[in-house]
Amino acid sequence: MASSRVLYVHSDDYVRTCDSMARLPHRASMVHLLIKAYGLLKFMRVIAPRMASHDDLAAFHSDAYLSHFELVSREGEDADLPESQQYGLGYDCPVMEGVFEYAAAVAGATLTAAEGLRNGVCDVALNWAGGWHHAKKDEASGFCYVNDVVLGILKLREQFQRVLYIDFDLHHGDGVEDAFSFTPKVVTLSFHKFSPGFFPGTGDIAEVGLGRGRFYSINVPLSDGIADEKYVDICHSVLQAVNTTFLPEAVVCQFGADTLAGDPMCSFNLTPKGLGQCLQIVLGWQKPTLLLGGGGYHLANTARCWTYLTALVLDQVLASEIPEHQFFPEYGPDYVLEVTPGCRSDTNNPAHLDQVLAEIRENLKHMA
Ligand SMILES: CC1(C)CN(C2CCCC2)C(=O)N1c1ccccc1/C=C/C(=O)NO
Ligand SMILES: [Zn+2]
Repeated sequence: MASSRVLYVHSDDYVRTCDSMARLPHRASMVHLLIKAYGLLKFMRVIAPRMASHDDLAAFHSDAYLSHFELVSREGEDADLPESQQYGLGYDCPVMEGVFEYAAAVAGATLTAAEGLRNGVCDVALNWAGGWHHAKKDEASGFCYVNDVVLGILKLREQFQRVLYIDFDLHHGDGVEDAFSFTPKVVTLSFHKFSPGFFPGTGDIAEVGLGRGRFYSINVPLSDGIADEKYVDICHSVLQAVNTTFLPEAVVCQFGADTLAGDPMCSFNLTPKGLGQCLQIVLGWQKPTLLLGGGGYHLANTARCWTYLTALVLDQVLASEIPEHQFFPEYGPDYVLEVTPGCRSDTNNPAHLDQVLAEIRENLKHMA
């Protein structure tokens, strides 16, 4: 990738705001400082994010939700206000003081990245602190308060007729799928763990979209233990089929890293190399591409993964040795960039994966 054509959305304020999210202590700093320590910033156009305005957020979210969310965030009120519950606030989506400003900062960063692509300023735009794919129009969900992914796609749709969304997170990208389930202008494609009782519970292969959007939602349900080879294989098959059928003009990828070996979700057994092969397929299409983060709860592995993917975009090869920097101690005991796959068995049987692929190919025939 011609380096100046890569936009990296960052400011120290933005990282500090993202770091403040207690559930992911310092993850934003760890990601940025590892990218910086590997000397990758000089290959990118670094741009400070703008804050999303109320109107920006209202492009997707309801006024009722936004004003309630802003109120409880300002008051720092514990969210057992009766209406908080109906808006998904509390429990999985705790209301820390200033959480609204955090959500507006992340949404603004994803919009800043999307605007760079929409205006032709860059070919690839990165916001690793974005990717909060569960948030609904009027409800927070799964630790996602504002759906920055939907806002980014809507921004790209101002310029591009057809946008392909690809969700590589362990969890089904339900909020994004819901937002675009009735339209053929956006294909949502999600690879995720689908298992009884596993959050959010949606994303079965039979979910294909509704009305004029029927067959434009694609779900690839997977089981525990899948490793790079099988994952890349099914991704490659589905991605190529979707690209040649839908012919997207722009692509948005959510690279939630909770699929990695060593993640506390303890579900898939991927490594950054496997996700990198999936990214290479998308980059090979040479279409305006927005890359976002998402889940990822082994903080050092998440930083390793998104740094590795950033280097892939820049055609830079990284040394295995983690460079000295503030968070170096977090990368023990090996202090290397590579993530070693675990030895858990793969519960995905090949015949079932072939069946999943066959059904998706069949559905694609109905895509006009
Ligand atoms: C609260 C966090 C987000 C963290 N977490 C674990 C990770 C390791 C220790 C806690 C969860 O299971 N979470 C959730 C709780 C309820 C509903 C959803 C999620 C995660 C969603 C997700 O990752 N989407 O892509
Ligand atoms: Zn996730």
